[in-house]
Amino acid sequence: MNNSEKDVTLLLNQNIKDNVLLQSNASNVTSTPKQPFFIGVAGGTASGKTSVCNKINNHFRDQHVVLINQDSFYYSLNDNMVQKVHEYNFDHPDAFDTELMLSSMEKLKLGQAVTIPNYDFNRHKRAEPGCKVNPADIIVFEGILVLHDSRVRDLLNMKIFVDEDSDVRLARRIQRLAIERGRNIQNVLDQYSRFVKLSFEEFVLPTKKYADIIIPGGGDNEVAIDLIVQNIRMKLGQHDLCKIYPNIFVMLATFQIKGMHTLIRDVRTTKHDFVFYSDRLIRLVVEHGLGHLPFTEKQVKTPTGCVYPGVIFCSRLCGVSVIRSGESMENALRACCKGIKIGKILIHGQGTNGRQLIYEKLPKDIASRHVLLLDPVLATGNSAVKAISLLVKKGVPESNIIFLNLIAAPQGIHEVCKRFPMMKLVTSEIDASLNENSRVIPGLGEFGDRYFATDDD
Ligand SMILES: O=P(O)(O)OC[C@H]1O[C@H](OP(=O)(O)OP(=O)(O)O)[C@H](O)[C@@H]1O
Ligand SMILES: O=c1cc[nH]c(=O)[nH]1
Repeated sequence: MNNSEKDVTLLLNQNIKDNVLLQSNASNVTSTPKQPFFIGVAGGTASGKTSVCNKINNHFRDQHVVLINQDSFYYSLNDNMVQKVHEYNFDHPDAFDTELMLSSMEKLKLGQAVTIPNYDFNRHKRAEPGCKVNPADIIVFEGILVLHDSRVRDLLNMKIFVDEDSDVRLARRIQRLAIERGRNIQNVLDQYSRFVKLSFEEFVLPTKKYADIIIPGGGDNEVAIDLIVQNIRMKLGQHDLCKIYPNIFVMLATFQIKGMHTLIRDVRTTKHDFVFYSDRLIRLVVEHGLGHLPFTEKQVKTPTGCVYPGVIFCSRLCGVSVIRSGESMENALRACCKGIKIGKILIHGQGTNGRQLIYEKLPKDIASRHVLLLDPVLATGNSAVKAISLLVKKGVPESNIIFLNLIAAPQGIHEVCKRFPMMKLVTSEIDASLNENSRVIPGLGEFGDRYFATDDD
């Protein structure tokens, strides 16, 4: 195959360039990187693989997506081979440096950046420099033989085979190469019958059986694309702890949310900005948490005389803030729930076992209300356990408690979610761990001191 017909499709998503730059500037990142979701998209020549990848990419504008084309891993041809390029089978598995692709995938899985070859389709050789790729939320590997090697398959979270009638594929190939790119039509047909068709039957088609999803009709199959996108969204939203505890709800990490986290976690952020961006994030957490309240159906008549089939949420609510940091969440709750009663709990003490309940002021009828417990940081879980235990002691059914929180450490999640499996924990991010002083890492420091400007600086 004359490779000049192919586009270099590595890194189609503009977002990734930013990702590369941002991450290469970051140092001393202590959190365990989240594993990227790997998708393999295989199928014969001109089957519609690229349009499937682009459609998936378009649905995830709010996530880091990288598209990597298997063609980037073509071996360079030596000068002798270049002379006889028409004799070369670019559709054979041996044409690809699968070992390099595999090691790149393994590094990306471990959260490491890699350099992908920059294959020059005119010279049939790798060009320098290569292309740096950082781990992303979703990495799509596209290529005719992406499902061929079992080791590559084992690394893929989702395997897709794009299926298209062979006459349609040949017609598209002629259109693409001979009509659009001016190649000699006889050469296109010779190459097709000599290499492309045979390799498809011998190597590409047999990989269809490994696919989780077979898409007939390629990128035009909107139903299939929608189902794939829904499945990926569900998987992406799931931290490993969510698989253990069904009572954790982590907000989907859109760029907006990541941007707010970036600001409030940055040690250089001013007090004013810390409050501004914490407030924005808190408002989102509160809105998200309210979505977990029970509702009943309600039909209303609109000014056009039509009936709107809607819902109304349970109105017997109250908030309970854990003094002091939890008080930062009260305004957002008041803004969302007009006239809501808010109780307070003060828990004091340091470390793992010194937390004591000092003060409480709760609505008298709290036992008959749904309670939104407010505390932006869940670290060891000692404060939360004290607060939830008090609510339960006051007669609040555990299932009526929704704990709203900005960042949660795994240690606190285990402590709270194991002990109170019916309570719901809504958080915007799960952090990596705790340090020796029981501070969340990477964390955001002392939330209360930064929010209420009581730190030393
Ligand atoms: O999970 P834990 O290990 O119990 O830690 C979490 C607690 O720490 C923070 O409060 P802090 O004690 O810093 O007090 P403050 O809100 O008055 O600043 C936070 O608001 C929680 O209440
Ligand atoms: O890291 C932590 C832990 C507890 N409370 C905070 O405000 N930050």
